[in-house]
Amino acid sequence: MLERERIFKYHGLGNDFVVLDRRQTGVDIDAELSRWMCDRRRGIGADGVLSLLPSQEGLARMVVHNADGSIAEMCGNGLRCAVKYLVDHLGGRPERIQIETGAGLLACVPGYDATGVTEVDISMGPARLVAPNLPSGATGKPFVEAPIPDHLGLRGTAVSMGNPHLVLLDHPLYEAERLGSVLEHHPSFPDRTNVEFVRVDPDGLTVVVWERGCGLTQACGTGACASAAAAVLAGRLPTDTWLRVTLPGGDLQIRVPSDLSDIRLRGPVDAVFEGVVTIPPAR
Ligand SMILES: N[C@@H](CCC[C@H](N)C(=O)O)C(=O)O
Repeated sequence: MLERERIFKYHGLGNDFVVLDRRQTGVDIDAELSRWMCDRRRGIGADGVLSLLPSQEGLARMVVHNADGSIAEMCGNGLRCAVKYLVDHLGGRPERIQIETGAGLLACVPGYDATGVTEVDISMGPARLVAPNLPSGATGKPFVEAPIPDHLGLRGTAVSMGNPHLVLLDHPLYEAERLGSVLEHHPSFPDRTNVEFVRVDPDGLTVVVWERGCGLTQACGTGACASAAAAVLAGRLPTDTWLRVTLPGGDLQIRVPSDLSDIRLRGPVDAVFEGVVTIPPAR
């Protein structure tokens, strides 16, 4: 018997996801199935798959699968998609919901129009400079505007939003394609890393993100948070004010407190389609 499953497709600024509601069964997908679902020619096509599983504390637990089958601790655009899916299918208009993620239980405030959720404001938790998935995991010392080993003249700041990021301030955005994959696999990061190429503007940032496990994407929520945190840390942007972060897919709003304790991310979200897929037995 071939397996069939109802799937939902969402995006946040063109960063697109297949959403699977597995709260009844509690069974997650494997790496092979996430690769097939993300495949843009032979599968459904997406940057990642979001499995929604049962949670004791929140409305659901979100597991993020990258296009290469790896699992990410967190995904900012994905979390907005999960909120829209959950709230629009729940009925009612809750003011605030909580979702369990690899970066902890996160509070999300949906914004509505007549059709349902159109944007979400998320308390993303701390931007960490010392974390096991950063170079600081080995040294105990924050890696801030530090020279990147084996890349002469290149400096970066390593920030964990649950998932790892290497932020290159004032680095040409067009370099993302050439350098992204090399830096994703840099040996200083034990679990690979996302890489942000950032231009600091007078009123915000322009950012291109090379994402771990999927390459260049239209937008990355955790990447926007990590970039804003690095720019604030460098004294290049103010704290406690909404900052514009422009990505290829559009703008996010990010707010960074001076102690980096809880980064806020606000941005739009859209449903694309829903349907039933037949999962091929051998992929
Ligand atoms: N696009 C996401 C991040 C998805 C996970 C990332 N590729 C990783 O492996 O950490 C976002 O919006 O944050």
